[in-house]
Amino acid sequence: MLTRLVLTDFRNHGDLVLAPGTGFVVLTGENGAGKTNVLEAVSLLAPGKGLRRAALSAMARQGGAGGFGVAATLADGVEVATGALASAPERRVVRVQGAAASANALAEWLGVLWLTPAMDRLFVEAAGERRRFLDRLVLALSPAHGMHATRYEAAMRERNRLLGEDAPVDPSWLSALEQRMVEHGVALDGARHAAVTALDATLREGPADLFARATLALDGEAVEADAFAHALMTGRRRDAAAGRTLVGPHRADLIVTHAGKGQAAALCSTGEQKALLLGIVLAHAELAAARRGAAPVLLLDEVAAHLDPGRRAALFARLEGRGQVWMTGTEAALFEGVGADATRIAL
Ligand SMILES: Nc1ncnc2c1ncn2[C@@H]1O[C@H](COP(=O)(O)OP(=O)(O)OP(=O)(O)O)[C@@H](O)[C@H]1O
Repeated sequence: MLTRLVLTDFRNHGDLVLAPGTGFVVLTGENGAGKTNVLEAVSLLAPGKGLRRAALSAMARQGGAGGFGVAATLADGVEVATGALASAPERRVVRVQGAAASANALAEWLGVLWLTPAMDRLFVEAAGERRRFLDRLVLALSPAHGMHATRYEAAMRERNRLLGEDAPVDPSWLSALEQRMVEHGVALDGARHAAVTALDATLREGPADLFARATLALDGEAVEADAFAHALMTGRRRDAAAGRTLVGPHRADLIVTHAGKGQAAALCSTGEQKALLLGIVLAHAELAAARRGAAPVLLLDEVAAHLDPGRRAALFARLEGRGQVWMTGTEAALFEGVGADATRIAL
């Protein structure tokens, strides 16, 4: 949870200081006022590229000095900050309590989860989008997940590069890289399986309200160390020809089914898909709160406007007292149901 957020030259915000309360934080303003930009800034307090997956240089305010800063004070008084300097606009700088830290280390301090209109097509998109969504869910439960993902990908990239070279490659170097892929790949896959199983159970036990219940599964068998190492070693020639690694947890997919209909989420109506996604995020917030003792910060961009009044009221009821929930909308009237203790910010 954030108690203070300071944006400096971030997108359209030159200098913005916010003091969010412990529950709902409602951002209202006309189109283009910079509401999503504020959520994006909060999303950068987690590992990864934020909720737009934008380049850092795109986030620095146009007409500014170059570079930007996002600084926050967390509920326990810890100060976290991220941004980019004008002299290195594509290099993400992270600080925790004033000391340089890796972006992955942010997950130790804060869980952040978001839902944006761009995710409306999550179930019909390519597996990569769902995998990233899944990894954000996992990260809020297992903070080391980001580190494993980064190291796995770095080893895989280097293996792909070596396999693509014309000159013969030292097989022991390939073996060392594959060993790293196995080590971090098994951890990645194990954390994903554990999260999917726990989340599926939470969904099953959850309230039968207006949000559709999803059944979750991870496609494929669990990654087993010896079998994966063998598959990598015997697959070198094939991977060299393909120009990429064809086996491993980087190809995992999250399979979502509408429990009531027994139908793949991708075949459900647009409204049903949104309800499924919201149901997953709500269940996940509960699970993460129970596991970590602190609810993740939820960023719900333009969610309220897309719900009918009954579902909107049900959403607010589910989220009441569940930690900090940032919501955006163009109309203050959308948020009449969130209670008097909400922080209301007009941009
Ligand atoms: N790097 C930047 N420098 C300055 N302004 C920027 C930058 N990047 C984006 N903007 C501006 O930010 C505005 C968009 O902000 P944002 O997406 O947060 O709006 P919003 O309040 O969520 O609007 P909507 O209700 O339409 O979703 C646009 O006017 C855009 O031009």
